[in-house]
Amino acid sequence: MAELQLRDIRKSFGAFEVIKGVSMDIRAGEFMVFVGPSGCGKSTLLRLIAGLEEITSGTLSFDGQVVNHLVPSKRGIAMVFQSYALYPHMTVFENMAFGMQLAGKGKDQCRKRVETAAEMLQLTPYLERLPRQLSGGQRQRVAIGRAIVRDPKVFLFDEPLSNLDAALRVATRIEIARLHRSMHKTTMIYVTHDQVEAMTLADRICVLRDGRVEQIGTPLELYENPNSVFVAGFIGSPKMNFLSGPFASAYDAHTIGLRAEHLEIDPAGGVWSGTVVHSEMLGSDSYVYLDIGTEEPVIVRESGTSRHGPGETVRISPAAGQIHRFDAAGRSLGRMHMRGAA
Ligand SMILES: Nc1ncnc2c1ncn2[C@@H]1O[C@H](COP(=O)(O)OP(=O)(O)OP(=O)(O)O)[C@@H](O)[C@H]1O
Repeated sequence: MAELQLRDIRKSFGAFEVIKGVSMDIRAGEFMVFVGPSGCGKSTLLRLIAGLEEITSGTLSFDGQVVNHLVPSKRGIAMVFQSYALYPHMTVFENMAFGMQLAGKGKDQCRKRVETAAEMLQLTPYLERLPRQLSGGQRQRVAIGRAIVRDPKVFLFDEPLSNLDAALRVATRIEIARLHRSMHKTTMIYVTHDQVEAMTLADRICVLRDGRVEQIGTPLELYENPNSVFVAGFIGSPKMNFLSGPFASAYDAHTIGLRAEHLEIDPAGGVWSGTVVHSEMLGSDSYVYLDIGTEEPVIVRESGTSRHGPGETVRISPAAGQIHRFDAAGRSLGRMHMRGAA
C-alpha cells in the first residue's frame, strides 16, 4: 500500500521542458488515471514515478519517503506497457515466474503466486502455452499477471489496451477494474488517451495539458463541473457542444457548452431552431446532428429511434441548469441554473 506525493515535479529533455510543475497527492489504494492529448506528458509523468526517467526538479515521495533517486527495482512498483513484451520462447507460466526466479524466490512460492495471479486473470488453462498461441487480450493479461506476482505497492499502466480491438478492450478494461477491487491495497496509476477508459476505471482522473495539471477530480466531478473548455471537451462522449457569439452572450458568457443529453427537441417551443444534417441510431439512443448556424453541427441525444430525418427543421431547448458557461480564456464561469432565450 503506498500513498504518493508529487510536489512541483518538473522534467526537461535538454532545453525542452515537458513536465512543468506537477503537484498532487495520490491516495493509498486509489485508481488514478492520467488523461490528456497526445504529447501532453502523460507517459513521461508515469515514467518519472516508475524511476525510468530522472526527475529534473521537485520531489516525489512514496509513503512520506522521498524516492527521487531510488532505482525502479527499489520502489515497489510494477509497470504494464502497451506492448506486452513477453518472452516468445517461454510459456505463460515461465513468463510470469521469470522475474521472481531472478529475484531468487523459491520454487514453491513462485508456483503459488503464478497460480493465484492466473486464477485472478482467468489464465489457468493457458499456463503451458507459448505467447504466440494466445490472443492479444490473453497476452496482455499475462503481462498484467507478471506484474501482479511481484506484489507491487504501486501498479503503473501505460496505455495497456491500445493494441487490442474494440471488444477485447472492453473485456480487458472490466478485468482491470475487477483486479483493482480484488487488490484493494494496491495503488494504481493508469495512462490513457481514451476518456471512456478514464471514466470507467478511475477513482479520480487527472487531466493533463501541456505538462501541467488542468483538473483533478472524480469522473463525475469532471463531467458535471469541468473547470475549463479543455476539460469539458475532453471528458464525455460525444464531445460537448460549444456555442459562442450571440448564443453565449445571451447567457453572459464567451462560450457555452451543452452535452448532447442536455439538449431536447422541443416542438412546442424551443430556444434555437436548426436543420437536421445527419442522424445516428445506436439502438437504445440516437444522435441527431443539427445545423443551428454554428461552425460545427450541434449533437442532440434522443432516446430510442430518431423521429427526425435530414432536411427537417426542428427546435431545441437546453435543459435547465445544464448550460456550462466559459469566459474568453476558456475558464468556467459555472453553470446557468435557469432556462433563458437567445
Ligand atoms: N526521451 C525523450 N527525449 C526527448 N523528448 C521526449 C522524450 N520522451 C518524451 N519526449 C517528449 O515529451 C513530450 C511528452 O511525451 P509523452 O510521451 O510523455 O506524451 P504523452 O502524453 O504520453 O503522449 P502520447 O499520448 O502520444 O503517448 C513529447 O513532446 C515528446 O516528444
